[in-house]
This record gives sequence, structure tokens and C-alpha cells, in this order.
Amino acid sequence: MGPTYDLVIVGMGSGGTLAAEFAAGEVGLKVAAVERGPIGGDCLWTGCVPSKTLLASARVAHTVRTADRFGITGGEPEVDLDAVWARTKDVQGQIAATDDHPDRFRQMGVDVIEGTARITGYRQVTVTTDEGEVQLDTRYTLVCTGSRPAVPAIDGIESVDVLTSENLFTLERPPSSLVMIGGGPIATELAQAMVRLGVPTTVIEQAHRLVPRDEPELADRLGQILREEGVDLRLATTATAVRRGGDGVVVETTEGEFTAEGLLVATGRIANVDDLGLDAFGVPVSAAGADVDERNRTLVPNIYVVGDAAADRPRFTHAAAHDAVLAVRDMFFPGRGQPAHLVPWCTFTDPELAHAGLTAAEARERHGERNVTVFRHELAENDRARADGTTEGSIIVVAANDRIVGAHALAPGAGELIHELALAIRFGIGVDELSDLVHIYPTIASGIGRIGADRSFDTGRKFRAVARLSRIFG
Ligand SMILES: Cc1cc2nc3c(=O)[nH]c(=O)nc-3n(C[C@H](O)[C@H](O)[C@H](O)COP(=O)(O)OP(=O)(O)OC[C@H]3O[C@@H](n4cnc5c(N)ncnc54)[C@H](O)[C@@H]3O)c2cc1C
Ligand SMILES: NC(=O)c1ccc[n+]([C@@H]2O[C@H](COP(=O)([O-])OP(=O)(O)OC[C@H]3O[C@@H](n4cnc5c(N)ncnc54)[C@H](O)[C@@H]3O)[C@@H](O)[C@H]2O)c1
Repeated sequence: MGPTYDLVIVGMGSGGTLAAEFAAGEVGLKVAAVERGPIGGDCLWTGCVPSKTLLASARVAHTVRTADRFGITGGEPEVDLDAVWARTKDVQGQIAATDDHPDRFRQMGVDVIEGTARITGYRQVTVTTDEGEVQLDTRYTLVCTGSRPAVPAIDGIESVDVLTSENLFTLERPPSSLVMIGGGPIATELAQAMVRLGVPTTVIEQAHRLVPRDEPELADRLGQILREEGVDLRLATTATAVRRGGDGVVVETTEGEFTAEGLLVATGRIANVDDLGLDAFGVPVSAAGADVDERNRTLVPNIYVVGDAAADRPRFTHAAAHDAVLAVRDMFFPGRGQPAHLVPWCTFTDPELAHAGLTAAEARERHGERNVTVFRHELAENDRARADGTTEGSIIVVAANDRIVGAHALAPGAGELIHELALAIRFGIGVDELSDLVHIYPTIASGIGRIGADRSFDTGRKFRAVARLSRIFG
């Protein structure tokens, strides 16, 4: 007799839920899915959903605060933090009751098992449930166990209550002031949200800019915007010690001391692979995750690892979801489906900062200085941005040998408009061709068309100049 299951999925977050939907709902495989907490994972409970919900409330507060700019009487908004926090829980509840409800997966034919899984054989997963241990025999195992916040070993950190993305959203209300250690996307989004909601916030980042993986010029401008909104941004500053004091927490840094009621740490992640037992079967694991190739295969042919649990993979919901479906395709329809060539991302501040492909510096390093051209559109010259009063930002397009290899936007809705440029990178489109698409006026994205139009005008001019010279000298 063969194994009971075609596929056992460990972890029902961004990767696991999509894999279950595809494997059971679309392909009709016999699937078991093990989850030790509520379905939805980091994205629903501690990540994307609560942070974006918070940012939405913060945007409203900011609009009220700055309404005068639009000829409407505004003023300092009265923010009910309990209600703001309750709203995030409400939105989470709506998703948990619909898209991420266990019964939705059961209706697809998935055996949803509540418990903690371990890999106990090449084709076996053991689950510890409230009722005892259950052994699942399976042809394939897909591990999507996610990651958790890494709390750095700063002197004294164990002596204070540390907030992270895991517990911030479970509070009834946030502290009255915050120091954040780390200036990656988590702290950057939360710092703007907090300050707009009236919670004084200091950000301590050891690098010279926020979101250091993004296009430096745009990251610097975002930092400037956050400063103007009131974030006490301390760049090139490292937290060295933490202690109780001043009715809260004192953070000692290389640039002085900072005090607040609460301390939030967002200094990166640790993959949830340490106690899975993967290493016993020859799969190397570390804090970065389990070793996988570009198709998320481990050294064990029937065990795949995707999402935040995989080492050196982009840590985003969309990346986990794409890789999870690709892994199932690979298991049951080998060779079908493409690994993600390009994973764009966006930091959902206001304005948003979106990223696809190479930064200008990365392009120069890869393609050579003289083969790289950087094109830009300033929102200050964009009619829609003028009308909306959102002229702070730019769209930057990086081309190498006339093909687009990178795109970066600091703009309202940058996370939406970056897709067009990501597609251009994916299919090797040239900057000239951007103007082949008639862009809707007035949109921010029309700036992309303008980059293309200016470029083809430029190319045409150069072409005509060369033709003229060759007529004269040829
Ligand atoms: C504050 C914050 C904001 C974010 N914002 C964004 C955003 O805007 N956009 C974006 O794309 N990404 C965002 N992310 C990142 C995103 O949340 C993660 O990249 C994504 O959720 C990873 O998906 P995953 O499937 O790998 O893991 P998860 O979705 O975390 O799922 C892992 C699941 O596995 C379960 N599990 C773990 N171990 C076991 C075990 N042994 N047995 C059974 N179950 C187990 C866990 O309980 C969990 O449910 C954000 C993250 C944070 C923290
Ligand atoms: N909008 C989004 O897509 C989004 C939003 C939030 C998080 N995420 C995902 O979650 C991941 C984790 O985010 P994150 O912000 O925790 O991590 P991160 O690794 O991206 O950033 C951590 C930052 O902390 C700094 N740091 C580390 N130790 C420090 C110290 N002792 N003192 C001062 N600074 C220190 C680092 O220089 C770094 O910039 C991200 O990489 C991203 O993949 C995505």
C-alpha cells in the first residue's frame, strides 16, 4: 500500500495556504496540512495585514492633520488608539472567517490538522496534537513554516519587555512612545504609522539609511519625509545596551541615549526550521533557513522548503505564495512552471517605495559603468501629483545596454505602478518601448510613458544627427 497522502504541507501561512488551494482544490491531490496556530501565518496575524491596516488609519490621521493644504479646515486629529488597534483585529477577523477559515480548505478536500509537525522520515511527518502523536505517510512534504523576529543580543535586553511584530498587534493599545531598533521595512512602516497616530517614535538604524536594500536616493528621501513628519530618525547609530528607566526603557547607542515607554525590535528574522528535524535527513539548516535551490528543492528529493523558512529567498508573502505553487508543480508535473526571475517589493509608507530588479549601483557592477543609463521622472513635474498635492517622489528606471534592468518608485501607489516596469524587466523591454503604451492621463504612471517618450525622442534626435553627419562626411 502507498502512502496515505500525496502531499503534506507543514505551516498554513502565505505559502502553505496557496499550496493547499492549488494541490487539493485545483489538482485534486490527497493533501494534509498541519498548522500549530491559526491559519494565515505571519502575513495575517503579525505582518502585512495588521501593519497595512494600521497604516490606513495613520493615513487618515495625516489627511486630517494636513487638510488645510486642500482648502479644508483640518487640525490635530483625535486618535482613539484603542479603536485603531481594535480595527486591525477586526480586519484580521474578517479574513480569518473567510479566506483563511479551516473549513474552506476542508471543503477543498484538505485534511487540516491542528498541531506541531516534525519531519521524522524521508516520507513521514509526525504531528503532536492535543490528543497525542499522529504519523502521516506522504509522497512529498512541503515545509512552509515561516520565520520569527530575531532579537539581537544587546546588553540588558532580557531585562526589559521587548515588543516585536509578534506581540505589537496583540496589545489593546500601543505604548505612549516608542524606540525602535532596526530601520528595515518593518520599522520604517511602523514608525510612520506610529508618528502619524500621535505616538512619538525614535528609530535607531545602524546603516546610513532606512530600508538599505532599496535604491539609495529614494530611501534617503523617504527618510527625510519621515523626519519631516516627526520621526526621530537616528541613522548610522547602533544600539549597544538597554535598561529599564524613565518610566519605560532606555536604549544606549553609539550616539547617545533614547528613552520611551516601549521598545520595539525589528532587526531581521530567524527561520522556523530549527526544531523540524530536517537536518537529520541531510538538509542543512541555519538561522537563515533551510538550504534550497532556485526551485526550492532540498537535498532530499521529496522534501521542498519555501517562503521565509528557505535560506536566501526573498521574504515576502507574494514570493512565498509563488514558490509554494511552483514547488507543487515541480513535485507532480516536473519541469512545469517557472522559478520567479524577479520579485518586486514595496514598503507601504506614504509615499510608497517600490523596487524591481537592480539598483543603479548593482546594474553598473553587473553590466559595466558605460553600459548603464539611469532615467527619471520627478513627481514635481507630474500633473496628477500636482493636483493631489503629492509631488514628493520620483520614478527611476535603470537600463543596461538599452534594456530595462531596474525600476524604483517613491510615489503614491508605487506598489501598483511598479508592475508595469517589472514586466518590462522580465521581458527585456527597452526604455523607448515604454511609450508604445498610451498611458492614461492624468496618472502618476503616465510619468513612465514620458520617460519612454523622452528617450525615443532622444534616440530619434541622435539618429537624425548621425544621419546628417553621415550625409556630410559619408
Ligand atoms: C510587520 C510585517 C509586515 C510585513 N509586510 C509585508 C508586506 O506588506 N508584503 C509582503 O509581501 N510581506 C510582508 N511581510 C512578510 C510576510 O509576512 C512573510 O514573508 C510571509 O508571511 C512568509 O510566508 P511563509 O508562508 O513563509 O510563512 P508564514 O506565513 O509565517 O507561515 C508559517 C506558518 O507555519 C506555522 N508553523 C511553523 N512551524 C510549524 C510546525 N512545526 N508545525 C506546524 N505549523 C508550523 C506557523 O504557525 C505559521 O502559521 C511582513 C512581515 C512582517 C513581520
Ligand atoms: N512591505 C513589505 O513587503 C514588508 C514589510 C515588512 C517586512 N517585510 C519583510 O520582513 C523582513 C524583515 O523585516 P525587518 O525590518 O525586521 O528586517 P530587515 O533585515 O529588512 O532590516 C533590519 C534592519 O535592522 C538593522 N539593525 C540590525 N541590528 C541593529 C542594531 N543592533 N542597531 C541598529 N540597527 C540594527 C539592519 O541594519 C537592518 O536595516 C523584511 O526583510 C521583508 O522581507 C516586508
